[in-house]
Parts: sequence; structure tokens; C-alpha cells
Amino acid sequence: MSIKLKCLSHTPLRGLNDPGADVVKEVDDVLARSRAEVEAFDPELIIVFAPDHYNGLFYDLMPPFVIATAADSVGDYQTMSGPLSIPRDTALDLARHILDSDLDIAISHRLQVDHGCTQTLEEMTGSLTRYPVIPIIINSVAPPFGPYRRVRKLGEAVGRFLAKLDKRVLILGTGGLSHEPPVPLLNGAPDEIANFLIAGRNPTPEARAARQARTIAAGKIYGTPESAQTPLNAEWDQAFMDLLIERRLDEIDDFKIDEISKAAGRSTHEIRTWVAAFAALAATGPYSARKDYYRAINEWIAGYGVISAEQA
Ligand SMILES: O=C(O)/C=C/c1cccc(O)c1O
Ligand SMILES: [Fe+2]
Repeated sequence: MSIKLKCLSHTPLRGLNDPGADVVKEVDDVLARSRAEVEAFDPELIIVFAPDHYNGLFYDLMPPFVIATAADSVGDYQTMSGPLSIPRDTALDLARHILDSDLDIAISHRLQVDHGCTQTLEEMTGSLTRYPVIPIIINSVAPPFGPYRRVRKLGEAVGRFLAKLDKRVLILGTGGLSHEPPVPLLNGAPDEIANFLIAGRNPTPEARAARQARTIAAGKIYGTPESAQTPLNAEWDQAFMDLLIERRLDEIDDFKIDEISKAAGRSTHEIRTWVAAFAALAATGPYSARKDYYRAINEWIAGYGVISAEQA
């Protein structure tokens, strides 16, 4: 068994509402280096912990955790569409292992995934199908959320499973860090929006284009007094990355959901994917980690970070 980890922010505004060319180049360079590392590692399996943004999962049945044995990318924003290469039997074995670990997880045999899962997969591998991949979706956008300790325990259960596999495994976490894009809340939503949040699968191309236009417009004013969204919080992001790098994962159990939303934005909870990823790696033994990049990028509505880690 050999395990590497990469946790990255994602942003569907990359390429649609870019910051200055120097920042774009910085990020392109970091991603190119990370991708070269993945290529050299040549993973036999990828586990991607990812959020969904009301593309595959809706309030008609909103699971805290889902593992997919088959999935298609909806191709939102500029991401690739089509099937992922999921090793069905391994995904089912992993689902059984998680359930045997006293954790509940939903199983999907036909999941739709969005940029929250596919952008990082594409950036790290150039494709949706290059390597066998098992998506584990962690609800990070649709409150209420379970406590952070549950996410850590999920990650640990996955790590114990991976420790028994004689494979090179890449663990990905995707999302965060601090940010608050204009994703609507069910609580208090007008009927039309509530109906979308409850059962808005397979929107028309026009509805998808309108959503994209709203996000771009939000990116143009994000971080200015004109924006009603909680701004980025670089200090919060740095402290969170330090906690992971310094292997202080036990402190995650004290994370308070409302405090994080207030301090760093509602979508900051996408860091749940990073928590699961690091807990999985930590369950396989001591690890070393490094911060590859951080910058608060308003144009992308992203406290944009990249961390790499591996078994020590
Ligand atoms: O789901 C959407 O339409 C937008 C999501 C989004 C916007 C900005 C930054 C992100 O990380 C997002 O996921
Ligand atoms: Fe997101």
C-alpha cells in the first residue's frame, strides 16, 4: 500500500472570471506540478471526497454521505461531461466496510456529479476516466450538516479500508476554503427556488446558463461593499491548513458549524472533504504534509489552497 493525498479548492469561475494573468499563471503552475506528481505516482485507485452543489443531490432525499458505484458528470460550467471509471466491486466493498464501521452511508448506482467532484479530478489527471476512481460525496452545501467528528470518522473508516489494499492510492479532497458563492438556502426560499432545491435535477440549458451568469456576476463584485456574501477569510484558511499540516486532526471535533459559516462563509464547509481526506491518510499511519499554495482570490470566490501529503 502506498498513499498520497492532494486537497485543492475548486472554483467553477476558473476561466470564466479570472484574476490577473500573474495569479492565473501561479495557479496553472501549481496545478501542473501537482498533476506531474500524480502522473509519476501512477495511482491504481483514486478516492475523491467531494461536495455536490444541487446537481446530483437534492432535498427530496439529501444524504450526509454517498458512495457511488457508477456516476456521470453533468458537465456544469466548463467541466467535462460523461461517465467516471468507477471500480464497482471495490466501491461496494468499501461501502460495506464503512457500514461495518458503524457509519451510515448512502449508495448510488447512478449518481450525477458536478464540478465539485470533476474539476479537481480533471485538473489532477486530465480526464474523468484515466484512473479508477471512487467518489464519496460529503454534504457540504445543503444544511443541516452532521458534526465534523462524523466526517473525520468517515475518513478514518476509508483509510482503514485503503490500508488493507495492496495498491497505490491517491486521496483527493476538493472544495473550500473560505468562500460564499450565491448558493440559495432552502430555509425561507420562495417557491420556485425551493422547488429547485428539492427536486431540480437535469435543468434546461437556459436554467444552467442563468445559474452560471449569476455566479459570474457574483464573482465580479465579491469582496467589495456591493456584495452581500460573507467575504474570504485568509486568516481562517491559514489556520485550518496549519492544523492539517501539523497533524492536529483531533481539534476538528471541536469545529462549530455556525461559527465557521459566520467567520468564513457558508460554503467553507466544503473543507469537510479535506477533513475526510486527511483522516483517511492519518488512519494509515503517520504522514507528512506541505502547503503548495494559498491565495484569497475574490474573482474566483475562493480562498484558494493546495496541500499535498503522503505517508511519512
Ligand atoms: O454551484 C454553483 O453554481 C457555484 C458554485 C461555486 C461558485 C464559486 C466557488 C465555488 O467553489 C463553487 O463551488
Ligand atoms: Fe464548491
